[in-house]
Amino acid sequence: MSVDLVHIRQIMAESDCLYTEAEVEAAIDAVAGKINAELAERNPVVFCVMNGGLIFAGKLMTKLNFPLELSYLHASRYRNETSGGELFWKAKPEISFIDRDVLIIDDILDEGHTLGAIIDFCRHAGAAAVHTAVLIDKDHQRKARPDLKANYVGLRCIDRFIFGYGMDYKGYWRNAPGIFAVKGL
Ligand SMILES: O=P(O)(O)OC[C@H]1O[C@H](OP(=O)(O)OP(=O)(O)O)[C@H](O)[C@@H]1O
Ligand code: HPA
Repeated sequence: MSVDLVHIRQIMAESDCLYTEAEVEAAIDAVAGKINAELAERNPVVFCVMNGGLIFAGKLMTKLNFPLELSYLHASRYRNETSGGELFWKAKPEISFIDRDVLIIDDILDEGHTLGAIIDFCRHAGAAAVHTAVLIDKDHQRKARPDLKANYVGLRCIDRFIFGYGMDYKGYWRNAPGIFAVKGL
């Protein structure tokens, strides 16, 4: 599939900034403070959910001041689209976390299918406790499990398709320095 870079640039130019870089950084600081207060003695194994969780996880890591192990997993259901489909595991966790505390780090809790499936997987695979951190939680009534909340939430946003800080629009703009909403979506 060829990518129309003019369109991709236009998406950025016409977007609405929901959170500036400074606001996102402050939110990441606040999440780090809470995790430091609550998980420092838990010897957690931390999993970054690729690809979207990459920037949040990376920014968060150096702010955590206790010993931890870091790994990744890759589950995807949007596949560069703006609405989600079936969850597809591209890489399951390789590091053992049996009887361990697990901390899952992702960019966004949208409908929650992804986080729900990852939590189920970790529990079935023997984690002692599963903690979750998301940079942003989208506010709408379409949550797959309305009772599923992330333990640590940086920001909340309205029901629009957003990008930046790890979140993509058609595979692009994960690098955008802020959180932006696509015009019309
Ligand atoms: O709450 P949900 O509606 O399940 O959506 C959230 C998930 O969607 C995105 O991943 P995506 O499937 O786009 O994969 P990616 O991280 O590789 O972009 C995002 O990174 C979350 O993992
Ligand atoms: O709003 C979104 N933006 C980018 N990726 C996403 N994955 C789920 N929701 C979103």
